[in-house]
Amino acid sequence: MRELTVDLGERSYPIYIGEGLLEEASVYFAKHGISKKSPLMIITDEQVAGRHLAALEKSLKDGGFSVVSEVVEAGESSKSLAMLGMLVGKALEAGLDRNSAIVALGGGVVGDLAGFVAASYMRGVKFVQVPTTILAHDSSVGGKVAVNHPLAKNIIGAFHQPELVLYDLRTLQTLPPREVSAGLSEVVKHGLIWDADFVDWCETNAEKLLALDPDSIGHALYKGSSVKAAVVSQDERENDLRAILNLGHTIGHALEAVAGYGELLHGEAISIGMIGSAKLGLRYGAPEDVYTTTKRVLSACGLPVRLPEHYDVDSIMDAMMHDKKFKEGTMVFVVPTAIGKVDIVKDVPVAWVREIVEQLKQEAELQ
Ligand SMILES: O=C(O)C(=O)C[C@@H](O)[C@H](O)[C@H](O)COP(=O)(O)O
Repeated sequence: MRELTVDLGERSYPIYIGEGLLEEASVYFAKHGISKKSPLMIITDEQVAGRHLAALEKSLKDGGFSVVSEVVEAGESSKSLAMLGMLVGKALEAGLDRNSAIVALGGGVVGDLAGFVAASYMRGVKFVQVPTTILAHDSSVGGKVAVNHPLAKNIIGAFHQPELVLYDLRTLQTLPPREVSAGLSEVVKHGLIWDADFVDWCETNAEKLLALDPDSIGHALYKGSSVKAAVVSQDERENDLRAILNLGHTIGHALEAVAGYGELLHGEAISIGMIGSAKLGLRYGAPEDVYTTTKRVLSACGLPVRLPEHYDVDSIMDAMMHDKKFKEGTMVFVVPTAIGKVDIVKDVPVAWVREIVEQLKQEAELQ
């Protein structure tokens, strides 16, 4: 078992990464102060519920916890204010009180949604992340929780840190191939912003990662989570450094919003966004190999590196203006300067961004 700490003073918490942790959940929950006297609510989606809910419920009930579970539709469309209202109603009906905890069992969508329920229910209750996807090594750490608005992704949210992150690697073995690739997008991102050797390792081991080789996946998640924990520990509220975690997300979030959430998986949109950022890097003087390496490693992980043809450039540009990274009338982008290094660039000319989005689309048309 591997263990990491997100170091945030009195709000520090552990990330446990290992095999068979679902079955031992009650031990970890008790160790980290989750109440057995107040009911807790597991929020999961219909796909994850069929595979892993029974094991988590059994461990917790056998350990003396009072458990209610709510199952939402799988996919980004569940990250909505309507769903938040529905879950708050269920929590009230089930008698959750201020000592209760909300538990996210699933990927990024469930983690963000359940986390926002935890942040807002009775002005905030405890929260536990039990990630079941590769992508969630990113979203389960750092306390960003949110739901979407039709005009912009993650625009209604909060910072609400979990008490612990319990990552059972066995849950990953049932992931469909497309989800595996999408998850690797955020793994590669952690290398691109912080650790050139890790990018190299990802490329060399891409086949093993896609085949869910347990050792390779365990290593990738440990390295990715370490980067995430280090960044969040230094800048919890995204005053400066934490913004680097947004590499690829300015274009990526716009693509998700334009597609109506769900057509592109989050990791796929971020992959295309990271190619866009690498193209922007060239304009700010990054060497050509930053772009070519980025493209190679993402392709090796089975990720898209071009914009699907039917996407409308005007709509993408409009969506970018609603993003949190559009500040004081200008665009802010995370721009790679070398492999493993990025800058946060303000005042990026909108015309450059438009040209890059057009190029991403033309490359798809030329295929
Ligand atoms: O944790 C962060 O900070 C990140 O930016 C990680 C991103 O990968 C993640 O998708 C995040 O939810 C995006 O944050 P947002 O503030 O742009 O909504």
